[in-house]
Amino acid sequence: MSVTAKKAIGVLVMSYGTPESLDGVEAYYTHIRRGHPPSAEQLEDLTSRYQAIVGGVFPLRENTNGQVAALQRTLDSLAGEGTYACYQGLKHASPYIEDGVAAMAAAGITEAIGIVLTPQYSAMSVGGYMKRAQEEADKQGIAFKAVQEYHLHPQLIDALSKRVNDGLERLGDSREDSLVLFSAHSLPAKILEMNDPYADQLLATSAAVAKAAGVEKWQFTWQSAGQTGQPWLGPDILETLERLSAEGVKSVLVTPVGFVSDHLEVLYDIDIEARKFADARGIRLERIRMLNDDPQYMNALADSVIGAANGRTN
Ligand SMILES: CC1=C(CCC(=O)O)c2cc3nc(cc4[nH]c(cc5[nH]c(cc1n2)c(C)c5CCC(=O)O)c(CCC(=O)O)c4C)C(CCC(=O)O)=C3C
Ligand SMILES: [Fe+2]
Repeated sequence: MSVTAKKAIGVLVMSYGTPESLDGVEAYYTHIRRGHPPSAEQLEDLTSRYQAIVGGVFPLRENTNGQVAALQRTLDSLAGEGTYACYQGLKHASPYIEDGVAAMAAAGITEAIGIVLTPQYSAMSVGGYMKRAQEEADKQGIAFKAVQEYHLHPQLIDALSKRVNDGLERLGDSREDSLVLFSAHSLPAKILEMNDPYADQLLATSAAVAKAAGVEKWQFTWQSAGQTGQPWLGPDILETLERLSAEGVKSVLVTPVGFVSDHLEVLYDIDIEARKFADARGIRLERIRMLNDDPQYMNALADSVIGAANGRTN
């Protein structure tokens, strides 16, 4: 190794994580529940949802792997090979966030940027990822900076608006008749008391995508709320579809703006559950194609990482 070789800046690419196999669902669910094992009924419910979408591989694992590899290639081409080195860190599965940071330290990395594979900031989502990454970076002596959000990055908005146009074409409606239903993962309603930017950022992404796609009729709804006994943000997508059906709406394009990958919340909660609910009410439901390793999305991530490395915080 040459003493003059430039040290790479580490990029910790963080995502929710998914089980390795159906046998791993219990351990995964227990981790999400902060060490409390789910009841037999809860485990059966989650396992059966995975069974409905998993054909051997868990789609989120494949897609996160693909996104990390594609981001590495994008950073190589924008900044030159060897400038950035991407590592994966998952919230609820191996390799965990701490494993990713430790792997960087083992490779001699002393400076790192963290970015999460979701565009909007919430203290309960991105904030939680970053706290764990920062703590491990402190332990490992790595100088760490976070990309907090990229919910209005022009490349993200453009990529999503192209998918909205695509989806509207599939629906075959006139632009005036189509209703675009933006959606995102609900959170416990207590975030409203914390002045959390999550809901505002989701609405800002939705409005920017609608504008870029020339869509006038759009609404925002929550989806995938948990069953915790506490109130979660609503209305839920099923309640929204019920109301739209009463209003005579015949077709909707569901556009998840807080998710960037095909996974359970998209392939089950929208494609199976919400679609069945819509079908029963005479509403035709389509969904945009998810971003996965879309080149424009990769550019939005790479540009945000390079910006943070150069001192920009979002
Ligand atoms: C904000 C947010 C995002 C988006 C931002 C981000 O991506 O980070 C997200 C994404 C995801 N959530 C996922 C899966 C699950 N989330 C659960 C539970 C929870 N989610 C929460 C929040 C979020 N979740 C919260 C507050 C809970 C309650 C427990 C807790 O306080 O943490 C449960 C438990 C059972 C259930 O409630 O269904 C599961 C199985 C998967 C992976 C799917 C796959 O494997 O394909 C993904 C991408
Ligand atoms: Fe979740």
